[in-house]
Amino acid sequence: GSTFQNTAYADSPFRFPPFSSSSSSTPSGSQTEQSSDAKSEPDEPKGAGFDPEALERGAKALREINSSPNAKQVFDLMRKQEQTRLGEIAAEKAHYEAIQSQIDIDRQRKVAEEQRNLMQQQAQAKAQMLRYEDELARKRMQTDHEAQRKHNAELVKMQEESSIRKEQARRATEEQIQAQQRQTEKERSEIERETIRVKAMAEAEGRAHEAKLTEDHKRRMLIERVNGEKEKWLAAINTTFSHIEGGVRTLLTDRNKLIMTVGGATALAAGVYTTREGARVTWGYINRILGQPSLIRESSIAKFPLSGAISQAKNKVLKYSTAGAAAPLQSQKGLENVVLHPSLKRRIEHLAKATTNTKIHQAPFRNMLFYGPPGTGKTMVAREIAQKSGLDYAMMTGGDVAPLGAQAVTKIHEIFDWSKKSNKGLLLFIDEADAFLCERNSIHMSEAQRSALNALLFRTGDQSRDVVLVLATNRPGDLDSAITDRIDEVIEFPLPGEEERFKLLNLYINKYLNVESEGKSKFGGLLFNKKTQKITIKDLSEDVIREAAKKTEGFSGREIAKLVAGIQAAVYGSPDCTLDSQLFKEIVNYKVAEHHQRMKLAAEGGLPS
Ligand SMILES: Nc1ncnc2c1ncn2[C@@H]1O[C@H](COP(=O)(O)OP(=O)(O)OP(=O)(O)O)[C@@H](O)[C@H]1O
Repeated sequence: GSTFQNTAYADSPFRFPPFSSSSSSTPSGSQTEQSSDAKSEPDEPKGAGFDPEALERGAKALREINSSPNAKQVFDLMRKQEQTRLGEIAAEKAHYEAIQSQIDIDRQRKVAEEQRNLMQQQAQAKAQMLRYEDELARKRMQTDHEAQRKHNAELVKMQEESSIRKEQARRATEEQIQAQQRQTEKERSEIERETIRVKAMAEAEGRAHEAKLTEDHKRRMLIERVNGEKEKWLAAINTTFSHIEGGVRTLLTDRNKLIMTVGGATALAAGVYTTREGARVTWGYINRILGQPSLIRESSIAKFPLSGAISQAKNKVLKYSTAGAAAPLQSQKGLENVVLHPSLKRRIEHLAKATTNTKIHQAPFRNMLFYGPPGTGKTMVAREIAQKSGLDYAMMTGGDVAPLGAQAVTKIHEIFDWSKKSNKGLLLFIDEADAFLCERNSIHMSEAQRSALNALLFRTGDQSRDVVLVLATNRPGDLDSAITDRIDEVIEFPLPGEEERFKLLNLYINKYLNVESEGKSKFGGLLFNKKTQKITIKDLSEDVIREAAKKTEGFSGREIAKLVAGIQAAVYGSPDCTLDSQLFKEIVNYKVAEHHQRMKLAAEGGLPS
């Protein structure tokens, strides 16, 4: 309002100063007056109150106008000015309205802009939120995954630990079982040893008792016979003397009777002499029987003096009839009953030959040690060597010594004394040598056994020209070192190989089924055993026997001999006494299964192998 008034008054020729106190709003025409007024009244403070001079000048101007003839024109002009002024105001108002609407538009644009920004921000915030949530979910998943992985790893670890624990427990159990098995095995072998000892003791006692009984019986019989003879002779002498008495009387009177009496006395003397010689021979015979040491189980030394003499005479005849051959007849044969690996066989033949030559040249014999699994031919070979080299043969078992107790020493000396009776030389074979010749400081060895071993060591200390010592054992490591020191030849007898098993099968088929005695082909046709019972063999080809040899891996020579004996029994058990390849195979398979079962039981400690 004041701007409008100022503008209106500025443009108007009649300038009315406004009622305001501002000096700037004062019309320029009156400025000089004002300044002069101001100069004239310097003490009056500015705007301190209403200026009446302007009013007075306005009233003066109005009065001048009213009094002017152009008052009407002035008022028209003023009205026009006022109208113009109103138009300007309207235009200004429209301008202001336009500005206002522009401002509104700007504000709305700004609001819209802000809203858009807000929306953008919201969208950004939302997107960020989503990203954040996504990130969170991912992290959560990662954490879950990590936790799961850790859990799985722990599970795996626990499983591994558990399996290790289980494995350890299993090993511990296995070790426990093995220890138990070892313990059981030890106990079993101790029981076995004890059983063998007790059995051997019982057998030895039985034999000793039997021998004693026989000796007593024979002595009693002899005494009775001698008593009978004595009484008979006493009666005869009495009768004779009474007859002599009468006879002497008669003789003195009858010359013929005297001659007859002399003849009778001579006949009597001859009778007495014959009886005495007869008794001496009988005593020698009894002595010979009782003379064989009880430890000797088997011997080639003849029990009957006459048969010995006859065989000696026979040998002599044969010796001379073979044009001065130095060796006995047996030594000409090979080891045809024993099947061994060719190199082992050659070595044994060589040994037998060396023993023969040793004997011929009166050189000291060489002692031998045979070792290997049971049933591989150790005893057989010892017997064959004795036969081949023309020695006597005696066999004893180490297990028999322990039960003899204190008597063992005497019995060992008895054997070596008895061996001197053989004028051929003696091969003394000690089977199960480890049972009696084991390490002297072994805890299982009794004092008596130790003394017996010492006795044997004493008797074999020097190289002997009478006795070849052959020891056989399954456990060569158990022997006393002083014994092994006396051994010159150590020979191992392994289980037979496939080729040897084939030969063993053939040998025992020939032996037990008497195959070679008949027929053009080796295995075919009608055959007869020693009891002439008919055995028919069909289709038993070499291939079938070879197959059996292959299957019987791990069999000893004894097991193969028993296998063929089993076949023989089965053939006799069959209705037509026929052996065909099928029956042969069946029995072989059965025996092979039995062998494996036995091995398994032996490994578990149930049976001796
Ligand atoms: N190599 C072989 N050749 C032929 N037969 C054999 C052979 N080995 C074993 N046998 C058979 O086995 C049986 C037992 O053999 P032998 O008594 O010689 O064996 P070992 O080794 O002395 O056994 P152990 O140690 O049990 O006394 C013999 O009678 C024979 O029938």
